[in-house]
Amino acid sequence: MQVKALDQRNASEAQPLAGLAAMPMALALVESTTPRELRLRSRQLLGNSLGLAWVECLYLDSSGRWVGRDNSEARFNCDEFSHPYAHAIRTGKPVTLGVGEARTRLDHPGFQAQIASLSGDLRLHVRPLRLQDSSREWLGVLAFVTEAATLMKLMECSDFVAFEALLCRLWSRLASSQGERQKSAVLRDSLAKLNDNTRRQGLAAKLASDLLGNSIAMQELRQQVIRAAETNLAVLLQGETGTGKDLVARAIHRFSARAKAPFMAINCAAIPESLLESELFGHSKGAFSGADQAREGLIAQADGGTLFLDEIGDMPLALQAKLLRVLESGRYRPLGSNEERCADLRLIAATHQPLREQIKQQRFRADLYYRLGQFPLSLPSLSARREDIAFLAEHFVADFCAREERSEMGITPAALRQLKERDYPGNVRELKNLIDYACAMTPAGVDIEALLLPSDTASGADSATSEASGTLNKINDLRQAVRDYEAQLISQRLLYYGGNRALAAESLGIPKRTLSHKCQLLELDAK
Ligand SMILES: Nc1ncnc2c1ncn2[C@@H]1O[C@H](COP(=O)(O)OP(=O)(O)OP(=O)(O)O)[C@@H](O)[C@H]1O
Repeated sequence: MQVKALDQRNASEAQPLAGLAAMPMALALVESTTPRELRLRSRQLLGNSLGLAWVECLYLDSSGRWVGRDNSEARFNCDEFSHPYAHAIRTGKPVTLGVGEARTRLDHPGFQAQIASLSGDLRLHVRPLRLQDSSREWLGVLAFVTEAATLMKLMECSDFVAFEALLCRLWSRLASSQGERQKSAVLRDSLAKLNDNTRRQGLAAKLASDLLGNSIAMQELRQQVIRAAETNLAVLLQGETGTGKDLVARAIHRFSARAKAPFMAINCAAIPESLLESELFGHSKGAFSGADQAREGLIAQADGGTLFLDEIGDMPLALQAKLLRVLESGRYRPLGSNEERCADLRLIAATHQPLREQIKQQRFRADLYYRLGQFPLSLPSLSARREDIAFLAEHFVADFCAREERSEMGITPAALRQLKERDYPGNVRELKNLIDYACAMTPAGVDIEALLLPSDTASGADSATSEASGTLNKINDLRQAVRDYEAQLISQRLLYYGGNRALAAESLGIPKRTLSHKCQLLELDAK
């Protein structure tokens, strides 16, 4: 479809096979895989074969408010009639005018820049390109500049009409399949996200039977555990004693891809410094006196699985450097060995100490701290989630009964109130021990009484003093206050002596008979 070919139109009608010259162009268009590629090819084909002075194929954006150029930021607002594209799109008809006229009549700076270098004698022709099967929906515009004679011939050329029809048809199809593809990609994406979220929620629900608590803090912690389990990152667990760091470490392993491989744990504070290195790295035969056998360390034993280093803050500095090397290079050397070994493990470390403080005091390596904390997890103290106390207490009571094969027992409202109000420096561990003790002290078939719960002794002298002075300020009935104090003291002493009244009485310096009498008066032995 060259200009020359247009001149030879009549001749080609006499030779029908000459029309086949348009076939390579059609083929080139058909091979486009995106609307953008199709536009670029159309421009190139038209420009080359017709020798046009300038040609553009612009697209109408999905809002229908502007037309844009590929490979350019330029946008032409269709509500401004300062360029010919708006005229073509808004009227749905081709626009033809001289380049010189366009220079004076249309003042859109972007459009003026497009035609700036063209001769004023040439003709500008802009055609709206219609979406297939639609009367008033537009894909964009085809615009070109050529001589008036060429333009006239082109308008009468059936190959050009066929070219435009093919361009519109292919563009419509590609746009709709691209839209479909985009839609299905978005759908696939959101389905995957939905599946992921559902799967994670399912796992978090499973975890809730081990890592108990319905508070927001615990729900968030369970979500984070599942997220951590999905990765291979080193995890640093920070939390007060008894908050469940060990439980969390095991859960991360159990829910991870390494679940079938070993979970090895060591408490760095519980092993003498001299032994810790060989425990971790292993040793060869004769590595030190007494090493009559080569021994695998925990790093080797945890191969493919997880190594849990509890109380990492107590690890000696020299060993910290060696551990860092394992983490950075995946290699280590057992004590007394010349051979390096490969380590394939996920490391989980835990501490109740503020490691940043330790770093300041140069007792912990900053580089190791950052390497360990690829996935930091903070465990909430029990006092930060008091709403979980009743649920935990009831769970531990049921647990005790099942373990000890005792009939079911409950907790009286007064005891529950006491449990909710007291302090737990030992966190969940303290609550669990407290419940175990109270269960053991409560006769079968009876609910746990408030006075059977040991009082809040571990909260420290300072808080005890301030609490005591707070309580003293509230006293407005001396007799009742003395009665309460006496009842508390006796029940505590009874608890201490496992319910043995003789020992409790002796420790308080009163006869056993007097104690029994007081118990009756104070209703301590009602059950
Ligand atoms: N969220 C929880 N749900 C159920 N039990 C818990 C929870 N948190 C802690 N526990 C229980 O409390 C006790 C202490 O937990 P764990 O040993 O995991 O705490 P820790 O933070 O590792 O303590 P430490 O720092 O003293 O080693 C365990 O019996 C554990 O089962």
